[in-house]
Amino acid sequence: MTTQTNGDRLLRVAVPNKGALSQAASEILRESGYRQRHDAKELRLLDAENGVEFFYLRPRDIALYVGEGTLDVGITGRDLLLDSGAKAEEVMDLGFGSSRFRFAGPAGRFSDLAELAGQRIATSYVGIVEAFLEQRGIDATVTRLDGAVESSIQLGVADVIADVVETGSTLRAAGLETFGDTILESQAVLITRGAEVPSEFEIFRRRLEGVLVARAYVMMDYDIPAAHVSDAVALTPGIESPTVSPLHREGWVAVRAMVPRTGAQRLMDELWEIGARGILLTDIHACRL
Ligand SMILES: Nc1ncnc2c1ncn2[C@@H]1O[C@H](COP(=O)(O)OP(=O)(O)OP(=O)(O)O)[C@@H](O)[C@H]1O
Ligand SMILES: O=P(O)(O)OC[C@H]1O[C@H](OP(=O)(O)OP(=O)(O)O)[C@H](O)[C@@H]1O
Ligand SMILES: [Mg+2]
Repeated sequence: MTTQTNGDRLLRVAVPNKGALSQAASEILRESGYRQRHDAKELRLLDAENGVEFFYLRPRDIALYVGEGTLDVGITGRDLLLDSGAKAEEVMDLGFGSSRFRFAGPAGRFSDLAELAGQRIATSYVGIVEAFLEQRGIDATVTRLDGAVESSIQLGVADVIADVVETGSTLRAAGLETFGDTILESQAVLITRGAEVPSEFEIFRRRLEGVLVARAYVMMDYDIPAAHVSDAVALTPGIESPTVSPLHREGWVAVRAMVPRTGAQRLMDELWEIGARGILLTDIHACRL
């Protein structure tokens, strides 16, 4: 990735205006210190203080704007990016909007993807499905639908669907079940055009990364007899290295380290077992590593 300096130009960022990714996208931007719209009808918002202009667009269109170079950065789904065929590149996973892209049919009817041959497949993701069929050398008819794809089988326009599955409840309610391997694991991603990324992007990227790390880690503080500090530090190695400070109480030290949020309670139990006391967990709101 090369960077380009354009003086003090605004970074132009595309954000989903509605749908499954919209709220979480605005949330991560707000946590990163950017202004976000208060009215869902606003399609554009200038955050002059931070040098960013936000454009609220349909998630499906975002890769196209970024790929064309009209906008510098976008938040969209990996599945939508691949489906679009746009010349945009993933820069970072954003940790929300997770889904799987699966084929599904009437419960018990299909078991293998080879059975797709000759079937009528309905989907909103024609790009992904056609690429998949071509790669496997399967000949089938693909029909594009805008949404509520699950109804297409019962309504007689398709034999199989290919769609986003999150909890699976929409499929179950329609009497359908997935078959074959998962075609794609998707989540919200940050995208750019790859080449010619403006230099202003680096600060934007670092801010979002700081929020993701702050969400995934907590700060752990504890006191421990100096004799056990190496065992304790092996349990809480931190990201760079833990801070070990002397305590007024002789023979004891204080340790401070970032630890993954998941498993932090178990870690507290283990530290207690080896003699740590005064073990505290605190949230991190933002960071730069
Ligand atoms: N439960 C979910 N339903 C739909 N999309 C989801 C879900 N969970 C995550 N996603 C992701 O959200 C993106 C699709 O967004 P969205 O649902 O807004 O698009 P759409 O279905 O084309 O629009 P809309 O439903 O508003 O007509 C995809 O990247 C998809 O993987
Ligand atoms: O596995 P689940 O948790 O049930 O979620 C997946 C469903 O949600 C989405 O539909 P959406 O609500 O976006 O409606 P749409 O089909 O009209 O886009 C997607 O297209 C599936 O239908
Ligand atoms: Mg949808």
